[in-house]
Formats: sequence, C-alpha cells, structure tokens
Amino acid sequence: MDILAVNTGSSSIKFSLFRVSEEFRVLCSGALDGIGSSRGCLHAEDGEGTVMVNERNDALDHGSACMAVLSWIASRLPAPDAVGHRIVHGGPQYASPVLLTEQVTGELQQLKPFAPQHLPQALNAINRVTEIFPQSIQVACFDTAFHRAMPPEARFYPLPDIVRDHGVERYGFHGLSYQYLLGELERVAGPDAADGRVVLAHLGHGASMAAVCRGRSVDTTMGFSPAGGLMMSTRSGDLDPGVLLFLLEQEHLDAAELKALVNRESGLLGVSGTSGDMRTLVDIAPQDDRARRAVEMFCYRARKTIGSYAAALGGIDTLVFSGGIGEHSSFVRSSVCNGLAFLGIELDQDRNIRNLPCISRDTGRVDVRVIPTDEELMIARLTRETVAPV
Ligand SMILES: Nc1ncnc2c1ncn2[C@@H]1O[C@H](COP(=O)(O)OP(=O)(O)O)[C@@H](O)[C@H]1O
Ligand SMILES: CC(=O)OP(=O)(O)O
Ligand SMILES: [Mg+2]
Repeated sequence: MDILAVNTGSSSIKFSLFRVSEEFRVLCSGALDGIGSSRGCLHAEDGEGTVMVNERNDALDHGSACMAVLSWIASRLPAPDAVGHRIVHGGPQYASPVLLTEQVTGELQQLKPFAPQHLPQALNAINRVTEIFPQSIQVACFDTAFHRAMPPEARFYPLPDIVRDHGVERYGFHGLSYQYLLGELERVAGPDAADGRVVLAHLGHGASMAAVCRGRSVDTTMGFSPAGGLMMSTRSGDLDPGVLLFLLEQEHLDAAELKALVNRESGLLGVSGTSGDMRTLVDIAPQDDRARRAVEMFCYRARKTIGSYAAALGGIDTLVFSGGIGEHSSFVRSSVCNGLAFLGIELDQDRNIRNLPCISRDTGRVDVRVIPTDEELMIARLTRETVAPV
C-alpha cells in the first residue's frame, strides 16, 4: 500500500509518500515552503536522498501551493492508495483519526472559525486530492486529538459556562508531533522513559510544549488556538486579555487587524523588527539589541514553562527538544535550560553543541534529549491503522 501524508502547516505544505509493508519505506519526501513570502521553494528527495526537484516556486497562497505540490506528485510518483492529512483542529468531537467522508468534511467546514490560519488550507487540500487522485481513500489525522484527555483543570478556561458551550476551551496542538516523539522516546530510551514525567518542546515556526505523564497529555501551552502559549516566530503566544481590549477600544483596531497582529506581526518578528527566523536572529544578536531581546524573551518564556510543568507533573524525568529550533539550535537549548539545575536539568555543553541525541550530563537527574520530529510518518501510521485496522 502506498500512503501519501500531507502536512498543511501555516507557511508550508510538507509531504511524504511511503510504501507500506512490514515497515514504512519513504519513496519521496518534500515540501513547498515559504508560501506567500516571495522566497517559496518546492523541493523533494527520494528515499535514498537523491534530489528529485529543487526549484523556486513563488506560490502566493496555499491554494496555488497545494496545486503545485499535488501536480508535481501526480506527474512524478505512483498514485497513492490512501492519503492522510494533518488537520490542525478537530474541535470538541474528534479525538482520533477518521476516514474522510462527505459528512466528516462537512463537519470540518463548520470548524474553520476555530483555526482560520490552518483549516481552510487543509480542506482545500482534501478537495484537490479528491480531484487529482479520485481512487485514493482519505483520512483526517488531528493535531488536537492527543490532548483531548487533558484533565479539566488544564482543559478549561476560567470563563462562564455559556462561553464553554460555544466550544471555547483549551484544545492544544502539535499532537501528531508529540505522539511521534513519545514513540521515538520509547524506542531510544525505553518504555519506562516514555511512561514517566516528560516535557516535550516542539519549537518550530509554531512552537508549543506539552507536559506528559504515562503517555498522556496533562497540559500544553497552546490553548483554544495555535496563537496561544509560547512566543513564536510571528505569533505572540499568551497575552493578558486586557491588551486586546485596549487595542480594540482605545486604538480602534478591528478584528482583521488584531488577527494579523497576533498571528503574523508579533513574536520573534515583532520584537526584533527584522526577522521571525531564529537562525537569523541568533546570528545578528551580538550586534543587534532588538534581535538579542527577541531571542532572550523566547528562551525566558520557554524556561518558565518548563518550571511550571515541573509543578504540574511533580518533577521531570525527561525533557525533549524538537522542531526546527529545538533540533538545530544548541544556543537556544542552552539558554532555555540555563538556571534549571535546581530541577535536575543540567546540559553537557559538548554534547549539546554536537547535537547528540542525549545532551544532559550523566550526573543530571533529568535526561535531556534532541529528537527530530516526523509528523508525516505519524500521519502515515495513523492512516494505515484507520484504513486497514490490525
Ligand atoms: N540552526 C538553526 N538555528 C536556529 N533556528 C533554526 C535552525 N534551523 C532551523 N531553525 C528554525 O526553525 C524554524 C522552522 O522550524 P520547522 O519546525 O521546520 O517549522 P514548521 O513549523 O514550519 O514546520 C525556523 O524559524 C528556523 O529559523
Ligand atoms: C499548530 C501549529 O502551530 O502548526 P504549525 O507549527 O504548522 O504552524
Ligand atoms: Mg510545524
């Protein structure tokens, strides 16, 4: 069985085609990233790492990016038997992957207001796949599913019931990544580690953390929408609600302006004034005060969250860094962990700089790890389980 995994993110569409038998063999994996930035690029490699395409693609929006990706796949690769989609929001109802029927797609349409930066694009991708690969079964895999069993004290906002009745509660995201990371943690560190008190840090363009105990999400930083929680590349993360009220009432910003502000103009980009790309900011920080402040704020907020998750879990056994920043920036990892020795978090700077899988000191109580995430492989596994349950 060939399974295509489609990961519609906020600024990219990533994809992988797997040939599935006993294991999942990558036939091709790639992405169109930088959508709308005028620096877009479509790139893909085959399973041996040979470049199949690497070209500029100035897709101005997700619609044209999606067409470009699927047309390229259709022209170069075998038609998939099944296609799994990352669906960022499953609303209150979806706690596990489902076959995409007309009814499910209709229900997902209703959820668009819950994730306006992600869901319209994913629904568009489902429609395009239906046109281009009419024989393929399609499956929806939800980013929110992993967190649906969070305990009520973490799941609800201190708001009146009437607001909760509208579906306003804490959903949490990056669940496909977290599920994958837990599986990898079990593989590399054993079942006891994966079953313990774990903090998972998915630090990418979108960034979040999850506190996990016995394999279950106990709390996570993103709440109702992917704009909440940690400071991100262009998203503000958590704000005092009074900030939005002030901007609304006193500065007369309308809904569209507030949306743009918290999703696209804040975070690392807003504070530095130059870039939302952590790599750039770390490079220029020594001679740029605003860039340095942006990086420091990012790390401070992440560090503070680890402290609060130590309280939520009653201590931490394992801390995992992942996502583009977590996997590649030894500087950010070091800064985030700085001063956390009182929790047993002590980095071995040599291991950290060399990006080794385990970066803590042998004497530290907490095992600190770097694990590359693979949302596409997780989507493909869940898709296989859904179309051909064992
Ligand atoms: N060596 C590095 N140092 C710092 N940041 C990095 C490095 N490599 C990648 N990043 C950052 O990772 C982010 C992208 O993360 P990624 O998880 O790939 O994004 P997405 O959320 O789009 O999947 C970018 O902000 C990029 O700057
Ligand atoms: C949920 C979320 O933030 O996704 P991404 O990191 O792909 O933007
Ligand atoms: Mg992502």
